[in-house]
Amino acid sequence: TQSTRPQRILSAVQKNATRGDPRSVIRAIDQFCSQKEWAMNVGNEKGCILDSVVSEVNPATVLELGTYCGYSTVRIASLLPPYAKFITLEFNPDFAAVARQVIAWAGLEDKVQLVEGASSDWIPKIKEQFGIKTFDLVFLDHWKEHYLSDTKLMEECGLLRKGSVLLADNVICPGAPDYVEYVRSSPRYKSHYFRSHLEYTKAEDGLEKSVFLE
Ligand SMILES: C[C@H](C[C@H]1O[C@@H](n2cnc3c(N)ncnc32)[C@H](O)[C@@H]1O)NC(=O)c1cc(-c2ccc(F)cc2)cc(O)c1O
Ligand SMILES: [Mg+2]
Repeated sequence: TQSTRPQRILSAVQKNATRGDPRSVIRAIDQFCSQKEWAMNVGNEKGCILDSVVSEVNPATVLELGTYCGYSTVRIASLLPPYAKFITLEFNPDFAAVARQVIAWAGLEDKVQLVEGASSDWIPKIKEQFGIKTFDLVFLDHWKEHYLSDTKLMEECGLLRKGSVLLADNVICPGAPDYVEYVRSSPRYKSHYFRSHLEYTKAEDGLEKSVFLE
């Protein structure tokens, strides 16, 4: 049977990356997606911006919405302090299965909790299920139409505290116009746009960093 693109990404990691070396896993995926097949990983250019925000926040608690193959999961987990708690939510079981293996190849399976299911189902349960009070950092990279509703849900569930940082991928392409309008106009957020490019292309895209002020 035909392999899927995530399975081909996993094969490229297992062939070209060194077990236990997160940077080699990132490099293997970026080389595969630049030279062989485009895929919707955050990529290296936006990935470096992600790295700088993670390092600046130095979060004890992180939530990622939309794991896909685990590329950004590996970037984030490789920068976390040892005590950090990191939850990543993935809706698609096939993508989750690949992501688990990519995260394991990087040797980061003990740093990340990959939870299968929809963000809107899981966000209300996180406090009780994982013993997390609030998130220091949230990386939004799932369905772009859910960025805003899930942000409001996180607010309602008390998962954000004064200073929590939201970092959203794909502000331009595919775009999340209602989310961007909200975080830029709301007095409860201080937002900044990091201009970049859509992964592996010359098209414009960027990340929106929003600090919760409430
Ligand atoms: C949405 C995907 C990323 C993943 O998110 C999971 N997901 C979804 N909804 C939920 C949920 N509610 N809860 C948990 N997980 C969830 C899914 O299964 C994917 O694995 N990302 C994108 O579609 C995406 C697309 C593009 C893109 C850009 C230009 C083009 F011409 C074509 C595509 C670029 C990007 O950088 C993306 O990130
Ligand atoms: Mg994305």
